[in-house]
Amino acid sequence: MSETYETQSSCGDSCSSCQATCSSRNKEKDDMKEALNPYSKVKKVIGIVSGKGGVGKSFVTSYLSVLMNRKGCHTAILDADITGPSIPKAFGVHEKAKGNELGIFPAISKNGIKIMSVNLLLETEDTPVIWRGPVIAGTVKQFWTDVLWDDVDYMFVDMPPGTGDVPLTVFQSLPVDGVIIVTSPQELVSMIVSKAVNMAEAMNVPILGIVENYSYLECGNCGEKISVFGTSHVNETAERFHLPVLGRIPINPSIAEAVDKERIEELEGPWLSDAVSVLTAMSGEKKEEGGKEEDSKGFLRIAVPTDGKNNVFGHFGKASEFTLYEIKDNELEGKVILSAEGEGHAKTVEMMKREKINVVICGGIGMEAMEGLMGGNILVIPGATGDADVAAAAYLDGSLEDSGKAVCSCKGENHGQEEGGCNCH
Ligand SMILES: Nc1ncnc2c1ncn2[C@@H]1O[C@H](COP(=O)(O)OP(=O)(O)OP(=O)(O)O)[C@@H](O)[C@H]1O
Repeated sequence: MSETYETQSSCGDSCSSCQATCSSRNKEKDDMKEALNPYSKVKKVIGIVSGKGGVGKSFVTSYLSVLMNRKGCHTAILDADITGPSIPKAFGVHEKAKGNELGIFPAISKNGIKIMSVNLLLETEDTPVIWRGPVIAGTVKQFWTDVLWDDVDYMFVDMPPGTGDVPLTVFQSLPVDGVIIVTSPQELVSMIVSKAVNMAEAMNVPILGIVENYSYLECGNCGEKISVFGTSHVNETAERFHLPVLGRIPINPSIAEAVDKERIEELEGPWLSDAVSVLTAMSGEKKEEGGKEEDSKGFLRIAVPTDGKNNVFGHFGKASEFTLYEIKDNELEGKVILSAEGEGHAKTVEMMKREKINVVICGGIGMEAMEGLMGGNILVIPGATGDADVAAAAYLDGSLEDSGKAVCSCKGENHGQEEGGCNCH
């Protein structure tokens, strides 16, 4: 049985807004899961997968951990790519892992990212790993069960490429909360991405989205984007599988240089900001600062966009009214209707801040609105449907769940066209 711990940290509380299919809520499917080391706490496990090797999966794993670390989250990397471990070098980590009777200590990067990789256990870094599949799979399990990870908000797992025995074991043994599929333009025209998608679906693991690496090359002189591998098919592929595109990374010498010079923590690039937003939203960041924290008069203020008939309205940014619930000591003290102050999410976000709202319960919501609300310390629980009173009561008794499909990254106007979510998925 898996152990997914809930702890308070600067990065956020994880369960109020996570997906209904999250591993910690799927106990019955967790029979084959390994127990986490009892001295460790891991809130979210994110698998970075690819259909085949060499597409930049390790780079995406490392860089996402760097970006989430910059946001103040405790991040870790479990390098499950046992036969091709490349994570420690990107961070300039070379010392051997040490341990005591309680477990193995992970290496810690300059900025505090915890790393466990087979390279930290081998006699020399160039010792080849010539092990049979079950030994490799056993090593990955031990990275989960025996490593003293301490307190981790996001653990990124660099999965072995492909859909073979080892990735299968990883999916079965670790409580993976979501996967990000890394592809190259060439892969997108083949069956390789479908295989990765089908595997995640077969393992009942939510797919957070697709990252296309080596998307294009930017001319250093004129800025022209050259499609080295032909026209990108990432949008069509994402549409086909109803997944968001979480980033398109160009071929960029600064990436190769940062990795080669072991300075990935110094790399600056905007390529994965949508992935960061999705990860942040997934954990309900800043819940303990916003969320159930009451105002100075002891009131908790919950706003729900409604449709004039007390039902949750599907599109946060287009709602013309909000039902405001004032709660004290978990009891309803007042309920009023607020008229929205014009169209568009920016005005609505400002209104929520001004009204000192602690919690927004809504149907569909765009990524920018979500970020705006979170930036104002407002907890957002998207994916709600039906009667607004019932949704607010469910939030108070802890039974309100995020559908996991309602945060829209399409930046278009479509979110909320379908009940409880966005038709861009
Ligand atoms: N967008 C990019 N631009 C330039 N170099 C890149 C880019 N992405 C990755 N690289 C470099 O390409 C090499 C391979 O990347 P990486 O190790 O991340 O691939 P991988 O998919 O994890 O490979 P494997 O499956 O073999 O482990 C690395 O040296 C990395 O620094």
